[in-house]
Amino acid sequence: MDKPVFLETRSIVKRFNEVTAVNQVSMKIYRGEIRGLIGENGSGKSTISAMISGLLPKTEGDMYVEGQPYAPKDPLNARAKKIAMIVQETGTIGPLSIAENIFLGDEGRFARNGIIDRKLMHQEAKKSLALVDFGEVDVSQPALTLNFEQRKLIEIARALYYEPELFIVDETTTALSHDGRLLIHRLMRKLRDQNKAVLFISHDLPELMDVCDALTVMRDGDLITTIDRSEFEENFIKQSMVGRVIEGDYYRSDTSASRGEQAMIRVNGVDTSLLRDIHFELYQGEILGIGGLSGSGMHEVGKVIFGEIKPQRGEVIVYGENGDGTLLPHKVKNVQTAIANRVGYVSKDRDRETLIMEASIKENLVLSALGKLGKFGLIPPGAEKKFARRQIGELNIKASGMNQRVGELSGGNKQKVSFGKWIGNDSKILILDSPTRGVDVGVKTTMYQLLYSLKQQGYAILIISEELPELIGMSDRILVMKDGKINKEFRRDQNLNESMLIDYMI
Ligand SMILES: Nc1ncnc2c1ncn2[C@@H]1O[C@H](COP(=O)(O)OP(=O)(O)OP(=O)(O)O)[C@@H](O)[C@H]1O
Repeated sequence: MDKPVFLETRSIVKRFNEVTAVNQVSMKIYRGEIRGLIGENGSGKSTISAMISGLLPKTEGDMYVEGQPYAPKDPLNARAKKIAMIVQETGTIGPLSIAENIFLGDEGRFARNGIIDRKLMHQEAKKSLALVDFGEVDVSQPALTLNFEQRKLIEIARALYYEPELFIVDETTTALSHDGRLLIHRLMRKLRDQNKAVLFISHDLPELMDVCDALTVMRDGDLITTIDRSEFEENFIKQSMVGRVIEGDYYRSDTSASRGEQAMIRVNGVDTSLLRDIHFELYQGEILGIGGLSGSGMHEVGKVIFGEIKPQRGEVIVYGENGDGTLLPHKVKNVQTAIANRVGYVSKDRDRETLIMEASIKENLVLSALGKLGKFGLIPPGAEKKFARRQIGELNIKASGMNQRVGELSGGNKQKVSFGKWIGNDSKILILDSPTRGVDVGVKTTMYQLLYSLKQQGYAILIISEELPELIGMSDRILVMKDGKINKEFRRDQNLNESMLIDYMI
């Protein structure tokens, strides 16, 4: 390749105590290319990018930017070398204003005689938001008033404002709606065409193959190979990732809808600030999918069922088991009533809502299963460990052990913990918002198989997802939402395809 090298790593290593997350990786990232980075959960992708972007110090090895030694102490240092990264989890600080978030750590640029010129800061914030087509917004309002996707856009705007020469996108597109993804693709291509370098981490192989000029494959901390666009071949890339041939079907293979007679959830005429007159039932043994664009309200539906958002009108009824095995209706008043009636909820924003980062994998897994493990308030010794060990094995959670802090896990492995937390306890109703976000192909297959077997055991499962193939592949019925309402209902046996759904989303 005759393009100039922008960044080079030579035998770079990162160890966390006994775990070698990145092992002797030497790679070159060129100007004028979008380089993809792919590998199973925990293969070291985020760790490499964290070293390049100054978030983590390296253990061994060297890095060079345009041939000069490069050892960033922190992200501001990396930014001074024109390297910026946007990460998988949200990197905005809720109580700070949008403008303050954009210029975090660099407010000094607006200081006039020791006082921050807010007007100028707000003007520049608007300029930066225009780079990501944000639309009209009051930049003095706190970031916590924004939704997940908008907060992601703030981070992207922040990175682009400083005109990076190397732009690193770590597993961000899976958190975005269809439009948000296309926007990032456009931004990456624009930077590439301006002869800048882009490093793009994703689990979405078709997306990587579409956008990238070359793909570097990681496995267990090792760089396995770098494949040029002209040699992209899906099966070969998958094989290099997992080190074996991947076979078998991804989704369930039956084409007819099925479910039990008993409704487990009834949503009766719910209105919230976003939702309008939502009515539906979720039945025993049913997988119900909800799809829509961001802003359609689909994520809010999950929160209402789980009791996190109180409807302004209408109610959610859940059928919880009475001591003798019969089912009785209960109104969901808050999260406690939802959990007491065996509703489990995997949130899209797992760091904020689902997991305790400071607690261990075992503690997180066991938390919602305490009722199941304990008898008369006592938990037999060993039961917690046994339970945690089983979940870790079943979901193939990559960690140094069950006592490792969840905050230290790779993104996909965090998602496995939040999934494992609910399926392992007695929840018979699962509300899963974007359940496979950031999860690699191997685990996706396991999760889909698991969901299908839970359905067959009579679990009632609601999947809220931006991924249409996932909805079509797994659901008995699909509700398509638009502007806070249910716009259309489809059944599995209607021979569904993506464009049929999209027609009712836009
Ligand atoms: N702060 C930390 N302390 C201990 N171990 C860590 C820490 N950060 C990462 N690891 C470990 O390093 C390994 C590589 O993690 P990394 O986040 O780089 O993986 P990844 O390829 O980005 O995964 P994913 O696709 O799930 O995001 C994992 O085994 C992870 O548990």
